[in-house]
Amino acid sequence: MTSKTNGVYDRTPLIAGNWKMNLDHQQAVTLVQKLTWILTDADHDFEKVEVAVFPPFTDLRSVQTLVAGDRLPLVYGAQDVSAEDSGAFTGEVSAQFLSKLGCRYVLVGHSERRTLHGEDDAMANRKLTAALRHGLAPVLCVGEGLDVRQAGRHVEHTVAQLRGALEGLSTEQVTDLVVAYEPVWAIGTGEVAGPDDAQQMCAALRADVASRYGEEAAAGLRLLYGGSVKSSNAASLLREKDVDGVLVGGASLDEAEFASIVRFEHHLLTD
Ligand SMILES: O=C[C@H](O)COP(=O)(O)O
Repeated sequence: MTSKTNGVYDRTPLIAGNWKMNLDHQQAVTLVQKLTWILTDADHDFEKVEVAVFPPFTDLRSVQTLVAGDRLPLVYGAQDVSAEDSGAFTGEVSAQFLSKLGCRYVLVGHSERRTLHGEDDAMANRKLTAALRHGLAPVLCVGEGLDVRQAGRHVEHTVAQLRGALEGLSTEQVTDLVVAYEPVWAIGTGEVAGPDDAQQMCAALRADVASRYGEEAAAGLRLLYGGSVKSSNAASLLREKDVDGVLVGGASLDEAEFASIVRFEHHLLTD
């Protein structure tokens, strides 16, 4: 398989909104409707720049009904998935259920899952495998804490997380993967890694995939940056060669702000 292209970019940029534990199913419907109206009014080309939202589990059925019923051009995913397929796992949600709800993507190993629920790379690996087993596209999240960054070990740390999560995956499974680099110190803090930092890490992750799975897998890999992304800083991040998208938390809860991030090219033109 060759690297993805939509005729404009080597890899289709992905602008992803992780709502975290915000917005109930009614609010979800309102936000998705408004977001689509804004983008459609602005003639946004969803083939050229892909737009995905990650609502809470309880919103997914409503989002599915809306997106399918109105044939909306955006896609959606879940914020987490069980490593198991079915059985006595109270509170867990299986990849099969998410697949049936029309999810394209699922977040795996988000730093809040790692910090709040003790998830490690081995668990990320199991969840990634479960997602792939059921036809979901995992968005693997990696990134270092402030202590690691200050010690200057951020690249080796993040590359090690990537390797741990990809353990046992085939080259085919790695090709087309989405990996989000989210420095933990930049999440919800207003601190943003500079475009140079984002580029340095994304280039290192791509190089590691190239060395282990080949150039083709590395060329298809989409790398996102996440951590206090807003419309005012998205364009400078997305201008970087190895940054193929952004994973947006807080700013994705405001449809106008998120739409403005989706339309980052306008900022590139006017900067
Ligand atoms: O998943 C999104 C990231 O955790 C970033 O969140 P944030 O944009 O609120 O900093």
